[in-house]
Amino acid sequence: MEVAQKRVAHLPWMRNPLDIDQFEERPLDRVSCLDPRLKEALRKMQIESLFPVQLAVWLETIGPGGFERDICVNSPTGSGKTLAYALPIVQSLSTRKIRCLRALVVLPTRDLALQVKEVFEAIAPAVGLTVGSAVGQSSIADEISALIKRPRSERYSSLDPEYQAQIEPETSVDILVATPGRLMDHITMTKGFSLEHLRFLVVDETDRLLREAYQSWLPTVLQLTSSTNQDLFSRENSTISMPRSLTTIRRSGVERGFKGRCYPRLMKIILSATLTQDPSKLSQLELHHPILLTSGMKRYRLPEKLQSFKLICKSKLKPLCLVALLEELKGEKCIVFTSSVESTHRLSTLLSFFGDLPFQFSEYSRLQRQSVRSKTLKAFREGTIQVLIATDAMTRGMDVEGITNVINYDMPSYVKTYIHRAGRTARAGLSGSCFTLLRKHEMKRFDSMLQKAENNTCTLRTVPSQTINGLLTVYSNALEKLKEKVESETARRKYGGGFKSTAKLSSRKKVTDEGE
Ligand SMILES: Nc1ncnc2c1ncn2[C@@H]1O[C@H](COP(=O)(O)OP(=O)(O)OP(=O)(O)O)[C@@H](O)[C@H]1O
Repeated sequence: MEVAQKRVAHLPWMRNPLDIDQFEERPLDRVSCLDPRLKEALRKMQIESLFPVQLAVWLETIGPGGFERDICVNSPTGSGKTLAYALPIVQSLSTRKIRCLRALVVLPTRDLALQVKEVFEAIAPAVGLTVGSAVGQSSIADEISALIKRPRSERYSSLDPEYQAQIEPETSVDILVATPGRLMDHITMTKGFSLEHLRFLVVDETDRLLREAYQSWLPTVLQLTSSTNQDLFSRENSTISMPRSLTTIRRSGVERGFKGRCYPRLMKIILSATLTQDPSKLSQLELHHPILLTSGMKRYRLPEKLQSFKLICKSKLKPLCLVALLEELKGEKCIVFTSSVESTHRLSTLLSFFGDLPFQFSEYSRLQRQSVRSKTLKAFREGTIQVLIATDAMTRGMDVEGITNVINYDMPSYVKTYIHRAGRTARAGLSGSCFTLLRKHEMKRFDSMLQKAENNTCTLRTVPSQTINGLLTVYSNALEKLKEKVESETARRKYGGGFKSTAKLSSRKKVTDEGE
């Protein structure tokens, strides 16, 4: 039996983490200090108890930990990380009297941000809080009118009307869920958008968000929320060029001092199923006495009830192996991951020429417009589409009820990608299967990649050769039609068609499509 090796983290505070596994699921009635209104809201969501990661974070925030330290969570996909931060934030803000932006949650993609917003929306109104989003789903003007309001005039009725006219608009939501790009748009351009009162910053899918600068959103947010004179001084000498309009000084009243400091500290929660341990990346977050909450001895862990399978097939026969496997899965909800937007488009186009397949499928990648993607995702959630052919845009965080299978049509290049892809199934303690189609030469690399994760057993699986043989004629016709289609898309592009085709993308480098 393999003994799990504990990899020593570089950062001292990461070497003695709090083990999430020591906690057990706890019924809501036994969760100390939980606001009864939130308990009721959770029950409406069919939630009767807190998962271990949720209880662990609760104890470090609302419980004895009292939000004294910044929190870093590394726990498996589907373990309930969203509610782990949403619940303590909402409970902490529930006593606030004045509406202003106090919690900011940043996520790498729009669909993910909207999903997280839904979780907040299910609990925050119960304690009178409002939730907004800055994700670019609607026009910037619509977003501004949903986020920014003029203060109610009766609050200032005793003031001179001339002075009243000068009162700045202010943020009208307590909690904002945002993608970095749109967040920066509001920070730089939206009058009245202020982070002055921010108390909580959540960086979900941290390793993904730290991988790119995204217009320097993180240093900008940290500077705008820093509170000491020292910070103001260093802002002047900063290498980040701040827009002239960004002169907000964090000057909110004393809410909760920290070790003698009169300004409220910005509390940070960072999370991922594959949290980075890279000191240079983590240092960007300027964490305050961080505590690491993690499950398992290895850095990466697959969900307990996930079964992994590998299918060995020749390159040429991969589409047939896929169809045979999908036929065996009999219309169960399934995501098929490819390595790029081009492969996703090509594979779904090819399958569309197979004729009558016993499942409905659709393409999902950033090759499509957001409106098309949202429609596809809705159909997939509702079950009118059972198979989604997707890029890694679907890899992180997406939570779709009833996905029982994930298929890696193209082997992922990194164990992190495997973890996130496989994690679209076997969520919230349910079972699920992850199949990976491999060519012979990929087997060794795949096996050693899986060794990096706990619960990594992978069983060899086959599909009946008579199914494959029975599909050969249809396949060769479909390949012919695919060729014609690619040619026509190339021509359309050449003569100015607006459609983003595979042909257009083929002239560029391969687009792997993770994050926006
Ligand atoms: N206490 C709970 N009881 C029952 N279901 C829960 C509970 N908490 C969360 N869930 C459900 O578990 C699923 C996974 O939760 P969530 O999306 O927060 O996982 P995650 O850890 O963020 O996963 P990922 O790493 O993939 O983003 C969701 O469908 C959510 O509704």
